[in-house]
Amino acid sequence: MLSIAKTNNWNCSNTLLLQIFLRYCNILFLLPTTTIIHHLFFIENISVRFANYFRQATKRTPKTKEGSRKRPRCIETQTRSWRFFKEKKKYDAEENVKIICLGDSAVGKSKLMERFLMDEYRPQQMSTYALTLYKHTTTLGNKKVLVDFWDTAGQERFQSMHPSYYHNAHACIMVFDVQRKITYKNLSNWFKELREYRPEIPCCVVANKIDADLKITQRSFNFAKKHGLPFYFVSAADGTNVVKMFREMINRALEYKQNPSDFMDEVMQELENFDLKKKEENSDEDGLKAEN
Ligand SMILES: Nc1nc2c(ncn2[C@@H]2O[C@H](COP(=O)(O)OP(=O)(O)OP(=O)(O)O)[C@@H](O)[C@H]2O)c(=O)[nH]1
Repeated sequence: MLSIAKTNNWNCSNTLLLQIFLRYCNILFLLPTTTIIHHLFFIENISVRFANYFRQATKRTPKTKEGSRKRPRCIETQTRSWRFFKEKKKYDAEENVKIICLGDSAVGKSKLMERFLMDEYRPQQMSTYALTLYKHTTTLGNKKVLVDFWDTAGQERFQSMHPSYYHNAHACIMVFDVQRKITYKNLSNWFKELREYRPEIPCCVVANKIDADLKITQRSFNFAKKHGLPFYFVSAADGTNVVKMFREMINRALEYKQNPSDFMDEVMQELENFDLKKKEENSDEDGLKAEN
């Protein structure tokens, strides 16, 4: 291995990559299918970055006219963090988090987002048939944060979501309708699926439509207590607790992103910081060149 490294760096990095990949595949055989899909996203993301990293490290740097060595440019692929980086720049944000919403159909997920983002509520509307992604910028402390709110594509009717919905989420809002008992019962299925893909991210339980029956707020719902989750009584119709709940979840999502407790998230965060540093260095250099 060492001799290969001396003679050919590129081959060495390829062999190393292959070894890591094969070890990873060995582990994959022991996991349930749902976790495997999640891991495949991880492999795709991480392999592209490793390849870019090694390519950049081993590439001979061409000389400029002045004779100095030009910094090699990394061949960028449309990975998630690159998109995050571009969006962060576009929205002039320092951080980017993803928050997903779970719950049965018609519990009011879209209406809650509508209320928070536009302070608006239109009672009659078609069910969500396409995936809706809302972009929202906010300031926490003195940091500008870009929040991606993901709303379902009506897929929840099948009592399950596509793995990509959970991918890289930093927090989850689980909603049920206080007028429909079954939506409360189904929370346990949603929670189980969430934990299969995102074992550690912050999550909360939201009891929506309390405007229809205010007495319901005197009842206790044990699901949240049982799993140690924050619980909110809300109403998208009159706005009760909506802003409070969303603000707290954005805070928790950001906290989680900065201090992830899941190993894979830690790696992703490291890689994102690495990408970010590199791009900042590059833009500094470009700035200096332009000044000269
Ligand atoms: N009374 C009352 N009705 C609400 C409230 N929030 C939502 N609704 C009604 O519940 C219905 C479903 O709301 P949506 O926001 O579309 O529910 P959803 O969970 O996004 O449903 P899908 O689009 O199928 O995923 C709509 O007719 C809303 O008007 C609320 O706070 N109070």
